[in-house]
Amino acid sequence: RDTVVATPAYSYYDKEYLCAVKIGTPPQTLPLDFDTGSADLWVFSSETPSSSVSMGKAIYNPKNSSTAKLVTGATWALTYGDGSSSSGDVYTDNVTIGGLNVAAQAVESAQKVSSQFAGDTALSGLLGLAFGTANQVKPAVKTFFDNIRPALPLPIFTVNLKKGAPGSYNFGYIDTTQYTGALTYTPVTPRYSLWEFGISGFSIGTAIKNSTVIDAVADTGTSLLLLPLSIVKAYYAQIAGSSYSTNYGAYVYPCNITPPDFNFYIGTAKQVVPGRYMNYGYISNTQCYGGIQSQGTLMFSLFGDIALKAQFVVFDASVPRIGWANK
Ligand SMILES: O[C@H]1CN[C@@H](c2nc(-c3ccc(C(F)(F)F)cc3)no2)C1
Repeated sequence: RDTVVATPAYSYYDKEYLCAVKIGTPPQTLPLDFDTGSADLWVFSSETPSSSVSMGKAIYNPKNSSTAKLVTGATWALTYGDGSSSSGDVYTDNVTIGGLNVAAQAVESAQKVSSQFAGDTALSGLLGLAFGTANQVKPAVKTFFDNIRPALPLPIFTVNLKKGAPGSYNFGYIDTTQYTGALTYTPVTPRYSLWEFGISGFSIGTAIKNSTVIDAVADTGTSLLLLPLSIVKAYYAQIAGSSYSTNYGAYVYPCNITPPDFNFYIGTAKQVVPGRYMNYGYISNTQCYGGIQSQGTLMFSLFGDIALKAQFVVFDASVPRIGWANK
């Protein structure tokens, strides 16, 4: 059982949350973006073109690890929701998160990264926490969670992200001090190897609940809360002066207005995303980028950090199921 601190990067608007991961012998510490929406552990390394490695970025160098072993012939390639991508070869090595150690964890070394990753000066890679069937290594390898799961008291991890402050990922146990009220669980259908669940309805501000089942995915690697366009339009209709900016391809609103809460329902339990969490950054000194945006053509809604930072979430692989609580 263990806990690891999740620190928001680009802290004003919490673009991503990074956790320290120790790789190799002696340990090399890299800040990785834990992503429940993918299933690969990949890192910037000594094999990543130096032109893509921003100054001061921590990288993994297998040559400096006595326990590193090349997985002969294994390769990987990934493309993320925003079109960013990376690819490379694979080592096994010792990986420690908090106090949890996996001896021969597959560590995917980046030989190529797209411009978005090259431009991200904070992260040194990603650690996927989706179901192992989503792993993109050929031949497939196990995720950290799949490797550590048998050693955990419970086959779960919990996510307690915070607005503009460090939160935590806990493995194998539930820290009941991290939430208020009750945890409400709902089944997960890993149709796409993702933490996919149904919400029973939503409401905006103090309005009554709209009972409509929405298919959603809990994705710590997505910064925003992406919803069906009809709901997004209804939401911004409540904010005087908000508009869809064709320039940004996003809904923006006057920064001096606190938007309404967005509430979603797990069964009959009301989960609250406070309006004050909706500011995803200033795009001018008067206009702010909304935390709620359209899911576009995606076949599910994406409950990313804007929603997750308001909640305590249990990712339970035993059923599988997902549990939500306000905090
Ligand atoms: O694919 C889905 C799986 N979860 C979502 C996800 N997206 C990223 C990501 C992180 C950082 C960057 C970059 F550094 F800015 F390039 C890009 C994408 N991480 O998880 C989307």
